[in-house]
Amino acid sequence: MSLEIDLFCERDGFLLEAKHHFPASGISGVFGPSGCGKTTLLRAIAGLIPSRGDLHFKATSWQRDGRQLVPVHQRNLAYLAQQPALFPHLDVAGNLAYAYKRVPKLQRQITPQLASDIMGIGDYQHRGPASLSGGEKQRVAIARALCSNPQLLLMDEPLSALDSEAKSQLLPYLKSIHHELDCPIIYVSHSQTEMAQLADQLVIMHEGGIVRHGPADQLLSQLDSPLALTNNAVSIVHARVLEHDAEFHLSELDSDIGKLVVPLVDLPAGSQLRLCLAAKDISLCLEKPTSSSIQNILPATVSAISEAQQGAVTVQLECHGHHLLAKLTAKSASELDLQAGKSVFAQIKSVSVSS
Ligand SMILES: Nc1ncnc2c1ncn2[C@@H]1O[C@H](COP(=O)(O)OP(=O)(O)OP(=O)(O)O)[C@@H](O)[C@H]1O
Repeated sequence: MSLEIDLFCERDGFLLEAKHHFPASGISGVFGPSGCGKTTLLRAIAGLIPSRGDLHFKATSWQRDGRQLVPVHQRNLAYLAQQPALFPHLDVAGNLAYAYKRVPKLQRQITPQLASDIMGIGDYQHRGPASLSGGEKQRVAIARALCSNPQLLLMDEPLSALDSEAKSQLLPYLKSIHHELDCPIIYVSHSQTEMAQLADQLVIMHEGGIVRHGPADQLLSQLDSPLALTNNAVSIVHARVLEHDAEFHLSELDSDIGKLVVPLVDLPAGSQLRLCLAAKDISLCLEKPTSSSIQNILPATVSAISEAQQGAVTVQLECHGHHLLAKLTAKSASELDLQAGKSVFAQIKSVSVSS
């Protein structure tokens, strides 16, 4: 099992009405525009704000018909807010020890040492929170949350306060929580890129309700999903490392959509990885270019086209049975006379890799 919710929550005229079944493992991304109720949903699950309805986690009913059956402090979860809140008078080791000691001895599983290893903060143990960067503080806050031995991690936009470099440094640590600990994560964000890099499952919210849900790779590349029509539309492709070309700092991958060459990946041959392909980094042509600077040119078929914004279209392609999105100007689509069923070549300019 998993987390089953059937919740109603009213806040100053805003109504959250959410029924969903979150899986027992992996990262479930909760995505939606500002004000749609993502934080409200997370806080209602944590029991930090009152709600009506039911909440069941694993074999336990936390709430039934709005009645709390398990008090908030006994729900075995950790809630991480956008801004890390560390104890300023304790160093990193003290912050972790505080959380660890609050867990009954027999239930302690994640030691401060293990949490520090997972989050890569072994060197910071004797530093005070004030001396840490935003990204380092967030890693310590996550490690401290892990020391409380949670069976469910709720993360509310943990990267939103960080710059893009700090964000990309923290992403692999978030992945490693999921790889090293059997702890499901519900991860709120309005960044499609974060969702593409992290989420296994996606829940899409709009105006207080859950409007869609499903596997992230499928949902991101469905043309009728609200995610496909934005400027940041992205597709997920699963791949395996074939070999490295040290001279040119490149790696060759075997992927869902065929062989791909990407910037050198620091993983041994045979490793599995996830690739995120931004729709705006994919261009189309009708004939295979003979001399192009672009390394990845793959045969594909147009499966559908949808107007994205004025002057722009999103094209859904089928490539080896896998869907991929490309963002073009409406003018290019018209000049190429793109329509469903047409054979094209997809030129993939850059690929971001998430292992
Ligand atoms: N403390 C509060 N009291 C009353 N209404 C609130 C409170 N916090 C949020 N709301 C309202 O609830 C609605 C949902 O807010 P919420 O913060 O859950 O959205 P969100 O999707 O997380 O937004 P964002 O992505 O901007 O963080 C909004 O209309 C907001 O104004």
